[in-house]
Amino acid sequence: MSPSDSFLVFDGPLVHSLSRDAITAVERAIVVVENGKITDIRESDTGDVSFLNSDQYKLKKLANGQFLCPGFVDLHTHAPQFPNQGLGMGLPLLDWLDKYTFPLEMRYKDENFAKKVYHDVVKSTLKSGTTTACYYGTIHRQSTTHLAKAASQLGQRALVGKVNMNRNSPANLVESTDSSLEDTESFIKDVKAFENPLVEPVITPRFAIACDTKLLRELGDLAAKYNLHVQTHISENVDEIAYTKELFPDAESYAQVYDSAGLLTDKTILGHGVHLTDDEEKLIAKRGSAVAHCPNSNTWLRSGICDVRRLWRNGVKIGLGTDVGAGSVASIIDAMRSALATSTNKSFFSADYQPLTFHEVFYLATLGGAEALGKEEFIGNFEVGKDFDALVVDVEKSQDQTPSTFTYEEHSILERVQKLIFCGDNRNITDVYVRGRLVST
Ligand SMILES: O=c1[nH]c(=O)c2nc[nH]c2[nH]1
Ligand SMILES: [Zn+2]
Repeated sequence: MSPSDSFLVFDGPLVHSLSRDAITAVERAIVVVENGKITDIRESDTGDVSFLNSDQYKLKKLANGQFLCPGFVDLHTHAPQFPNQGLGMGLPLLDWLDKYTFPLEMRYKDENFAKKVYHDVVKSTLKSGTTTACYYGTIHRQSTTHLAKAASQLGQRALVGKVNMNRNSPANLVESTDSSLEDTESFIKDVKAFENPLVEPVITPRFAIACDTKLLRELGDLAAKYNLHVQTHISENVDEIAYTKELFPDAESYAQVYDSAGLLTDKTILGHGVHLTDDEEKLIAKRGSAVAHCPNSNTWLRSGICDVRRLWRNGVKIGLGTDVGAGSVASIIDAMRSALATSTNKSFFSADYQPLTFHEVFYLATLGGAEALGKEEFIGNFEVGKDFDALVVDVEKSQDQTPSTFTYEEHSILERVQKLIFCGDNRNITDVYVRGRLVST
């Protein structure tokens, strides 16, 4: 029998979060992966693998300077908007949607266009180290099924949502309530028919402005019926909040609009949450819902600075989102860096505000994202029994020289992590594994 891809043994340094406050680094570890799952991890000075009762494994010895890192979780991104990356930055949300986003999203009526873009999107997010992605599609059922198919075929762990919009949207991008619901249920069945446990449908009302009360309620029912995750936007921009209040005059708050519809559950991911009140954050925490912090997008659409520490104080689970195309970069490395930059900028204006640390943003990018999705039993760090969703990171000898590879002397593992976060990019990601399968090199 030849060594098998279903039995891998990694020998090298690793980093991961066991808690929010500190990255744990292991100088040299042996990680055993069988059928996609971690079955053993031990520290080792010598790389001795004689404890294995077989020689049918493939040994992956990391090169000098490389380290293993858990795969990144992108809690919020819009696959159809990738062709618009970098466009319209500086416009406020509602103008940006009208001018750039809605016209592009209309094009996804064309399945062939969708197929092409979505294949490239999944390739690109995998190359960026995103092993788990929460994707918004468009209102188009078949095209969004192509997105789920691309993730399934290319091996990404993905939550994929057909977007719902039944009002306050342009003529070519609006559905009737009935067709929105019928298409959503068909989409759920289409994705379930793949029988790929890594790819799930997710209920995706765009935001309260684009969905009326009846649609929101029925979507809440569908989420309950199929036990699905929910994703939507909340309190991103002050004009959006004012308009939402006008549309739902009886609701106590924006969060209450979703809560009354049964859409705030322990499987809900709320994008942004920049301007939430304490009461809303407490309600979100009580329901077990999570916030996707999207700092790049919040800067470029000038939405505001999300106070991550306040969300944590109020007990809300948080992870990171790239939010392409309001976010300009589809990389969670960039999201970590943006989270550090925005919280540092915030600290200039409030003396007692402690900026986030690189340890904390690394947690947000990995274990925090996993916890936000309720998937910490399976992913987020390297523990026996979890799936092997992992990156081989190289800040010493990546093929293209990046700022992070200007290393003319030895650096500790935690210094290498800092190089990755503060000046790295996808050129520093050598290999990407999802459940033990090599999905990008
Ligand atoms: O950043 C955002 N991107 C979007 O596409 C969107 N739709 C509603 N609210 C939104 N915010
Ligand atoms: Zn978004």
